[in-house]
Amino acid sequence: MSASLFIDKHLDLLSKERDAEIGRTSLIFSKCGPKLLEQKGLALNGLGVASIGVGLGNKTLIELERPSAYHTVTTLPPHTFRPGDLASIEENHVVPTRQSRKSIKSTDASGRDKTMPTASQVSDSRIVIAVDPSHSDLSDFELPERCRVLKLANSITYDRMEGALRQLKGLIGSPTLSETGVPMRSRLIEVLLGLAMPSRGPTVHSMTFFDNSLNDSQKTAVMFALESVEVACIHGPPGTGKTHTLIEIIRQLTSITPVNPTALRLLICGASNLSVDNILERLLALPAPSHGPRLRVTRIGHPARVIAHEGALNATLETQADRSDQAALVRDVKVELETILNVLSGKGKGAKTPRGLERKKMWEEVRELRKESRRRERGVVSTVLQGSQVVLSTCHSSGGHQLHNQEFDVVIIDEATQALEAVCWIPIFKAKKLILAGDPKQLPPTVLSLRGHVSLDQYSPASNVDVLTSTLGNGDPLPRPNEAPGADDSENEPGPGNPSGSVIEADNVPGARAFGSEAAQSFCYRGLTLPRTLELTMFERLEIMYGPAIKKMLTVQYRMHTKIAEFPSKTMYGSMLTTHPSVATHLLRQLPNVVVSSEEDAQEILGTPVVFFDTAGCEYFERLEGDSDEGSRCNENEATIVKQWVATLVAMGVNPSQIAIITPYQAQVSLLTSLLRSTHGPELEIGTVDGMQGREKEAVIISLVRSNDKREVGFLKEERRLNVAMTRARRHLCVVGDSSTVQHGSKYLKDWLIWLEENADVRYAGLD
Ligand SMILES: Nc1ncnc2c1ncn2[C@@H]1O[C@H](COP(=O)(O)OP(=O)(O)OP(=O)(O)O)[C@@H](O)[C@H]1O
Repeated sequence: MSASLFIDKHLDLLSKERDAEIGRTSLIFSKCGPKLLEQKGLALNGLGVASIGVGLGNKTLIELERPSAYHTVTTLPPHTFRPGDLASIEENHVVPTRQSRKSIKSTDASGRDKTMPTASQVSDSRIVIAVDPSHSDLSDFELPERCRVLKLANSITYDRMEGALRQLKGLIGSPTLSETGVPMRSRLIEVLLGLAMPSRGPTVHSMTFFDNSLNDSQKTAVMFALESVEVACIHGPPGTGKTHTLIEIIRQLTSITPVNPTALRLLICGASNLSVDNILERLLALPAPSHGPRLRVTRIGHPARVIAHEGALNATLETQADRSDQAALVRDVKVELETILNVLSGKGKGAKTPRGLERKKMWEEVRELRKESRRRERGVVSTVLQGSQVVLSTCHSSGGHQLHNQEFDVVIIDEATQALEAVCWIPIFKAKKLILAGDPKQLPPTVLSLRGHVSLDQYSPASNVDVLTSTLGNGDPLPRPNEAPGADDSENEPGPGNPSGSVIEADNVPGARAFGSEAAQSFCYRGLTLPRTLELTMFERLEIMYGPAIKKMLTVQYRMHTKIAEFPSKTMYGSMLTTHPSVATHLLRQLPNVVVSSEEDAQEILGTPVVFFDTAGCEYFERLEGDSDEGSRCNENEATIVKQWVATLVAMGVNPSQIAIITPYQAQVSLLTSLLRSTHGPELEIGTVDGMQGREKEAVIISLVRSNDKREVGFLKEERRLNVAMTRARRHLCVVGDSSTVQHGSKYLKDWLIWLEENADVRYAGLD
């Protein structure tokens, strides 16, 4: 059966991805000693326990610091720990021994331990590690005087994704109706797997919008989302107000109106905490309704991961639970628990660490108190959640225990084109209707296993750094399948913008003949797509499966000068993307902070939307950092041109915070940072494309780096990556690159260079 074939294929790809992640982590750990790991930001050595507390979910919170007895500087060295990262605590031997005396660790090689310690709070000088009370190592632990914390591969996400797919498989394998005639799986699930056709409710001919400033394409998308019974996709190209539109959809669905007779309960998810918080902030900023209560909103997720905005923090489940009437009862138990735990770990006031029978008795007491605390806490959490009409969380966190058994009418997934399909299934089980928002023409989710089998030989020390940095969100992107040597682009494109799937023909799909109700006429069923890689997102797959009728595209962009938007609109959005008049002609010269010293400067620099420094013929060749082909690349001469252009803009009053430099290569980021940071400070943003998705700047400079005799362009070929890079600029886009190399990369690159030659202010790139 094709649906189960589809799930099996997904499970297989997911298991390869898990292996790639675990392989990479263990590779790094096997190759590096503690000192090197600390230098790489993956370990914090020489820590001592500052205190022990109890947090939400009864987790034991171990607060670690750099004791002044061992360190002259007590602030933590630069590291990559973020709240939510998995960690292990182990003894820090001054002289390395074969094995630590005791460690509380997250996972073994199979990565299946479900009670993993996580970093829960990170500040300049302290890190708090949360350990689940059921963690086996915690039942009677003695924390060593000097510890180290190691960052580990996260396998909870994989467990949840696999769990969701297995649940799905179980539902597909069971009969449609139970013995008592109750449907075993929702219509939504059937539609998503091509077992039933999507349907539409009554056509919405007119309606009242909360936000009257919505443009026509946004209004159409809102109506479409309301009409769709099971699933609707909202395609939001850069700067088209995707979030704006989602907010209106949320307001409509949660209110009683002529087109929405019942106020619905919503689960709002995003691929990242950032996207969830973006929606949360905008919901909290809405004016109070003229009648009726304010929308009750709860954010699931650790407060440390939620943006530090007071309103947002107040919306977290933790804060709300803490402020509820029942919270005092939980607190009493926790205080008692903390006191005993501190005594047990030798941190208790004055008292000696108990031993023997006394110690055993105290642990029994801890167990009882934990049980009691858990019971009371569950009550508080469930009261808060039952009272929330809108719950927000990442897709991954929606699979946590807090939302266990919680049901919703609609789940909305923002940034759905950056989320693996499997992670989307985690919240989907909780709702009857799904709204996906995203842009399949921007970066897909990062998939490690595309690199193939992970082996020790494959990674040189230099490439370790790159691979590592890419996970940390600031490294070179990994090659996509159609960038592999000899990859055939046409073979990788079975559907609209999709590089990674093959379609199971409709005729082969059991049940396909049953399709075709009148309501579904506008959908054409094209078969279920079998993914070749995990890059194929659910959004794209649905578009391939049901055709364009499954989505509505937002077509007016509010970011870029018309000239900047012209090429992306033509090549990526079928010339459908238009520019709102409010930004169509905006230029740097109109910024209040710029200084127009001469009309010539104003015209040539501040009045030019697109500049192209072509280095063809200058012999500004790229350089490979590291000693293998896996290394990252940089281009020193290009970096000098970028430096000069930034200096020119800043001299004219453009603020460094209004400028971003984007380059596909991490080595170029490092080079540019070393050249520019000291002069322009941290406000000048310098990064890879991945870090800039979803963001914008008044002026953007793109350094293409590639310049070589072999005309190799590497992952510059990836259209979606370039599309993101060139659509970040509001008023000014400057491209620095070697046309003689870059134009040979792909048709898209060639077209872009032709477009730049014809439309940009092309400048001589030679340096004096
Ligand atoms: N109907 C509208 N009228 C005026 N401004 C709008 C409208 N819709 C969106 N905007 C503006 O466009 C900008 C982008 O909007 P928003 O952040 O909602 O877009 P997005 O599509 O989520 O962004 P991204 O490109 O980062 O995904 C914002 O400054 C927003 O105020």
